[in-house]
Amino acid sequence: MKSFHKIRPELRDWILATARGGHTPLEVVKLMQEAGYDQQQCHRAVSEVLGVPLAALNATIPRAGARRTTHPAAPSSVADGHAVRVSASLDSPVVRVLDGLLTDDECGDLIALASPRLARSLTVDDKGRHQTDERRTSNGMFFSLGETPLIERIERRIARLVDLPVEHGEGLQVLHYQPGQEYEPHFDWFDPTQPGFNAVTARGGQRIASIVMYLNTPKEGGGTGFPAAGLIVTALRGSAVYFAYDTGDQSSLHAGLPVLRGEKWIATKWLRERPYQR
Ligand SMILES: O=C(O)CCC(=O)C(=O)O
Ligand SMILES: [Fe+2]
Repeated sequence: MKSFHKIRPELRDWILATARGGHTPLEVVKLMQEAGYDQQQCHRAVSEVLGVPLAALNATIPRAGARRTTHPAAPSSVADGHAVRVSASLDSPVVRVLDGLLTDDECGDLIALASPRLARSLTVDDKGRHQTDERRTSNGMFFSLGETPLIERIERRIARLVDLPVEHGEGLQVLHYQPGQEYEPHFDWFDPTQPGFNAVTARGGQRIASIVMYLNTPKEGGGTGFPAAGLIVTALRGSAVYFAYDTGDQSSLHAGLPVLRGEKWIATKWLRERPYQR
């Protein structure tokens, strides 16, 4: 297809060189924007030069009504009458380590509720289908929103903490890792250039933030790693790691590091830009 807006040869060469240098199309767009190009110009040029569908790049623009979380502020935040300490903060990726998000009793009760319902964890493939995956060897289960008074209380606490309505949350997921099990580096946001993108974002839109809550303290290993920042958050019972990201934020890459001794239990809350629950 012929474009009405001619792309200067220098810009075309720069886009190609930057992409060949290992940058994703979304990163190329970001670099162009930082250099002063407007969003539409960037999308048009990157789409044409790299052959990425324009719709995939446009899907990264938050649509009307899309919300963002408020990052919990140090030193502490009172959410729904419960004090949470912010013991570490990072800007890129946006990370907050939250101490005392859950009580010991809440951790124990969540494990007890989830245990009888565990099954091998799934990932979402490029057609939007759920499947088992060697990269993710834990066992897990989902609660529905507000399924029990405990779940409801935790969801309300998180909603107040990040100032986002409960309805933006996916159902709470509990994962159990045994020694040797891990969750290899990945992004929680959905890749707009993948064919399954429309299916997974049809309800609630894109993911914007995650909260991984540690329900026990593994004897060794099992932290959450953020390789772009060289950061490992220790899995400590009752504490949590909150991280927020825009679509395409490469710094939000993270992993559930292998459990070396003992076991690891977490509860994950993924948050969407629009209401996910009807
Ligand atoms: O197990 C962890 O520490 C990380 C879990 C995670 O990345 C996720 O549930 O999306
Ligand atoms: Fe994750």
